[in-house]
Amino acid sequence: MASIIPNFRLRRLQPLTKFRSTLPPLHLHRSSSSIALPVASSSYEDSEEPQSNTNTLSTTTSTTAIEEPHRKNKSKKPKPFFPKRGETLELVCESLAFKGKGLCKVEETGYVVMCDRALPGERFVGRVTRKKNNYSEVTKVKTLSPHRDMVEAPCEYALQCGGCRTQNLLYEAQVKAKEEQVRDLVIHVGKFSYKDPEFENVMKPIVPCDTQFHYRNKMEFSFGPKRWLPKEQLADKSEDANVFSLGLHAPGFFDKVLNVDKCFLQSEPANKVLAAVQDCWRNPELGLSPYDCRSHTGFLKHLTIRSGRDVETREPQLMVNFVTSSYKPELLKPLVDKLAVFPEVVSIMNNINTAVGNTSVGEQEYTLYGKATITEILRELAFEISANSFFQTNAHQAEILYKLVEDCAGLKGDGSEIVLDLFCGTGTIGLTLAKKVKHVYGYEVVPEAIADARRNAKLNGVHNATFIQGDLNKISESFGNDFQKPDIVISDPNRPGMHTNLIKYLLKLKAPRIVYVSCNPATCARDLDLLCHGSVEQKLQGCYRLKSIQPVDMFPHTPHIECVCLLELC
Ligand SMILES: C[S@@+](CC[C@H](N)C(=O)[O-])C[C@H]1O[C@@H](n2cnc3c(N)ncnc32)[C@H](O)[C@@H]1O
Repeated sequence: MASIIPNFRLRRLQPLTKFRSTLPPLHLHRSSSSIALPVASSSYEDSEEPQSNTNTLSTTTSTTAIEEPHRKNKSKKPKPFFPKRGETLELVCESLAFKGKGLCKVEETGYVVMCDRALPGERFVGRVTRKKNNYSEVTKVKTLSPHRDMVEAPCEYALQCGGCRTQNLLYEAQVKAKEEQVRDLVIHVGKFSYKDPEFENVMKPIVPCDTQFHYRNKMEFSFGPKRWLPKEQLADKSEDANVFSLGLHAPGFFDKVLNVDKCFLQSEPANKVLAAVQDCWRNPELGLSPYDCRSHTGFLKHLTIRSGRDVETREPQLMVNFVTSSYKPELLKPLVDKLAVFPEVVSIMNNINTAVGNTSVGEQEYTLYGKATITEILRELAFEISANSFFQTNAHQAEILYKLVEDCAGLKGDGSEIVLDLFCGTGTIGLTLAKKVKHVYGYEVVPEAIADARRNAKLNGVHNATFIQGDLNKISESFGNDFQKPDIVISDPNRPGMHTNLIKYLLKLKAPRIVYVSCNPATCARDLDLLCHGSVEQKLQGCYRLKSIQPVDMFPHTPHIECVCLLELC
């Protein structure tokens, strides 16, 4: 190893539980914590939906978990310490933080180091790759002693692909880490403190997912002109990188694709479709070329496989969507013919995306085989889903999520209440509540999702739901004039969370209850802070009380965390 490994920086290995017990319990007072911390990016590697939210976070979960012990010993100032790029450090990972990165500290200095794929309790050697103002990023060079909850990842790609970051961590430890992450964010970003005994029960335990593999009903694979290979394979030349690739992006690389023949997160029928495409698309006789996002040449951009179920038989259904840079159906015909023989494949779509970026939503859409939608059943309602509409990617766990939403909504059940379903997607949440309320109003930016929501209302005989297309980041003063004042607001934004204008509107609206469903606990905590505590700088007066926050694990092995929060008007 070129660099020295300074032993004095070795942090003593503490059992995770002991370390965590230094955190105070969660309470309702504002915390005064104002440590400058890494700022969360709102761009996520697998962000699925458009959003133009400009809100930013001042803090993230990344380092919050470790700041608390400092408060215990304020007199002991951390020594100044700034590692150089390329320097190697011996470290112990203390917890999992934002995006599932391991959060590590350098002993005695308190200096924060983030490392991808480091697991809590793992002792390892890391090399500094990036320096930020108050923390550095390292890559793991070598594990010295693994975390006691380390397990063998079943998937051969788990350690390389950008999807599963924690497949090699015992599932129980994964959910524990997620629960702690939410707790830390609520305290530090949400500024809920520990002095109000009322808040003892606010933080609910995480709901684990009982199906930890094959749970995803949508996977998007990318085509690329070259394969991304791990360093060892490049070095020993066991694989050729100059071969077309179809698979998942290597973590942090928009232009590098790890070739995969199957994915443990999608269903077995979906894996058969992937294997069939892999089997033939490189055949030179077909004349198919992968899109090169550097030179902007080539035809095949993405392959999306969506799974659903037939409403009558409950048998699996698949939609295959080829995203291409131009419309050349004759080129896709051999692939379509090959896939159409699978009994599960009921829809083959072609989205044409001429943009230079990496998005998979097309400007035009063509049906190459079968129907333009597939169906799925949620809470005994049928939903038609088109290629570009959002639908909960773990349908099994969505049942549990929606039940929690309904419980939080606390409907009277007498058909007197109005529900406002913000970020409604294909209308799933609102429609599952519609039979118990007077009217549901749903808002959503994607026109296809609104079309699906309207169709889904008809399909399920729901006549008291209105779905409106619009950008909730751009609401005007008149927003809300065309519907009755809601008794319950459901808000389920994508990862950037709610725009300040929408928060302003909600604070003015003063609906008795808000159920906030979030897939990003960092932006969720920020929005809860604004709704409950307000902001002097943003001239917002908070008027809600946080009654409960329930994390739900929708995505085992990935860093993603879903939360259902209940807010009541003070
Ligand atoms: C997390 S999904 C929730 C969808 C739905 N509630 C469900 O459970 O299926 C977020 C939804 O917000 C929509 N969305 C994103 N940005 C939006 C915006 N600025 N205005 C309105 N809707 C938006 C997305 O298209 C997506 O359908």
